[in-house]
Amino acid sequence: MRTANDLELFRLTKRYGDTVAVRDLNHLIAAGTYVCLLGPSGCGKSSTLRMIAGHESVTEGAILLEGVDISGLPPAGRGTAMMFQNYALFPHLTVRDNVAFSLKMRGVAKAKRHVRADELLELVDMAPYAARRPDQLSGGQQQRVALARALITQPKVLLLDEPLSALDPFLRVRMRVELKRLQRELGITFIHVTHGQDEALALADEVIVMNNAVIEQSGPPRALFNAPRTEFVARFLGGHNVIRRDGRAIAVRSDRMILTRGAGGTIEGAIFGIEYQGTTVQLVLKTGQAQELSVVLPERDFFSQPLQVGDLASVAWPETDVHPLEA
Ligand SMILES: Nc1ncnc2c1ncn2[C@@H]1O[C@H](COP(=O)(O)OP(=O)(O)OP(=O)(O)O)[C@@H](O)[C@H]1O
Repeated sequence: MRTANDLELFRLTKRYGDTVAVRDLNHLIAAGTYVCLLGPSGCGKSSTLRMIAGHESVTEGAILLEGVDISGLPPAGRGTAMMFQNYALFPHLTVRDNVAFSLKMRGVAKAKRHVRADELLELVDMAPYAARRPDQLSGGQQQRVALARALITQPKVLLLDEPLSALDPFLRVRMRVELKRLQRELGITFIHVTHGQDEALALADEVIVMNNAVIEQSGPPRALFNAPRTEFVARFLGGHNVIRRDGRAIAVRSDRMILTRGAGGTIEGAIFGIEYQGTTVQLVLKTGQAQELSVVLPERDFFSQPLQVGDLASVAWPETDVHPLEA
């Protein structure tokens, strides 16, 4: 439902010389939503985020927050805040002073800004580290400080540019949970740029898939995963096979494929790859038409009758799991 607090991108366009980085984007982001901007390298995600933040000028169109056109305002006057990929902490300042920095720029007295910085450090579980310098912190801790620093101005919209990409996979999953918790607690809009499908599906209330400077599809993660509109979205989200049938493309989820040992299914082929994934096993079948189809089986099903690379197998799928794709 549209409310007065939404963020609206209206005919938003960004050109760098001849390159169109963002083309005529129209989108309404409901207040308090966790949005992930997802897409391959160069599709225009960062340009969109930087235009919202005010770090990049808008070539055409407008950005409206709470009904006000903020496109021409300086970054600090927009009601948005940005957390950068490399955290951009000041190495010579303590954690507390890093967090309090933007209040200092706004002329807030030292005692007051330190009280506020300590509250924010509490929020991100970093209170005991207030007197340290950034180089005395782990990557995950630096990230929490960067978050606290971005949140101290009480933004209505927090912009996060690949916030988890510098972390190791274990920490990335932990911080994912923290980000989501924080967003729920604060109730503000988060716009998180990522090229990780898992990350977007795990975090977002709404995923916006971009491709070639435009929005290819947007919606709740489950709606997107179960009904990709185009071949690009199906392939980019992963976990789907794109199959040509009667001159049209259809998508079938890899975990909905039915595998038969030997011949007998709709499409026959040879097992080309087997990947053990813990709870599941992923098989790649190479068909006569050199098409590769993936099948995901529960671990127990696979090992009840294991297959080897080179074995003959065939696949079929229930008609109810066929999802037609737009051309
Ligand atoms: N400052 C710039 N000058 C010229 N071209 C640029 C500039 N910044 C981005 N571009 C171009 O605009 C397009 C979109 O870039 P953008 O950084 O928004 O994509 P992205 O989806 O965020 O990519 P990545 O995931 O690699 O960061 C690309 O073709 C890029 O080369």
